[in-house]
Amino acid sequence: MIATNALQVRYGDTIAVHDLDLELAAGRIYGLLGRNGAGKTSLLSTLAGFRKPSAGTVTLDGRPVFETLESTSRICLIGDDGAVGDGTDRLRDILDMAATLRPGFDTGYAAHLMDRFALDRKKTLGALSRGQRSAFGVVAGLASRAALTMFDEAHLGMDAPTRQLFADELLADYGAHPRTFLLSTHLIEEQSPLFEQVLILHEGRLLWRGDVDDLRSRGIAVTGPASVVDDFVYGLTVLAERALGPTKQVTLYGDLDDEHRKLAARYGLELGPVALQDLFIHLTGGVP
Ligand SMILES: Nc1ncnc2c1ncn2[C@@H]1O[C@H](COP(=O)(O)OP(=O)(O)OP(=O)(O)O)[C@@H](O)[C@H]1O
Repeated sequence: MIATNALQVRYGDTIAVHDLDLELAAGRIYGLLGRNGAGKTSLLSTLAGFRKPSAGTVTLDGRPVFETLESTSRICLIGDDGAVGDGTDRLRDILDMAATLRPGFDTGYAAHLMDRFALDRKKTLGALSRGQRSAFGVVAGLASRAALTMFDEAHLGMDAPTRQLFADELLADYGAHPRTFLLSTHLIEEQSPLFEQVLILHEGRLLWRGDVDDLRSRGIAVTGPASVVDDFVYGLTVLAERALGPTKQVTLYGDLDDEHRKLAARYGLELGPVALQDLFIHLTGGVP
């Protein structure tokens, strides 16, 4: 439904997004990962029609997005500053405005979310804390019921219970009203259960795309006595190591051959899934 063709986003000499061909299907939840400066915000704002492509195209169901109200009214992007209005605007006025501008906006659902996130409709945007501003962004984004709803680090400043509430509300409403979500995040481990597919953007290019389980299956964690683990992983690609007293866990890249699996069983080593974060760090060039 949303598609880019040879999309380029450029700021002077800086190319933030390079020749990107991307298609996102309707009715799925996508996670957008990438290191600082990878081009996530540039991509999201161009998909939303906030920014004109420097080259290439962005289309929603075959129609251009930029300066096309028919498309942009079906797309909602909540930016990482959580700002969805002027600082002096009251939350209720911002929601009223959103309801008049967005055909699918659900006022009753917005009221429900305001209660769930304990937000006071009479307050101004400028009077909210950082986490409350993000929560209000989530209210506006979810209640928009836009065909394509994008959150750029929606959880910034939110405490853990509020992030959990965000995930719960998103999944519940997605179940009741299927649509496409694209969520950028740096909280890879915590947010990944939400994603049906993950996109990793690196230096403006799509580095990896696939199911979370596929990504996870690109590595394996080996746990056991430190000296045995060290011998076992010799010659293999080690992504990360963690020692817990005499026990060690090593994250390996790639799958193990039968011989290594038999050896692991013989030495009583435990084989398990890897932390996505370790894989992400490896795929995007390691720790600087
Ligand atoms: N307004 C701008 N003017 C000039 N360069 C910009 C501008 N906005 C972004 N860039 C550059 O474009 C590149 C991509 O930035 P972008 O904000 O899209 O990355 P990001 O993946 O969202 O990063 P982060 O995770 O840090 O938020 C960076 O090199 C950045 O310096």
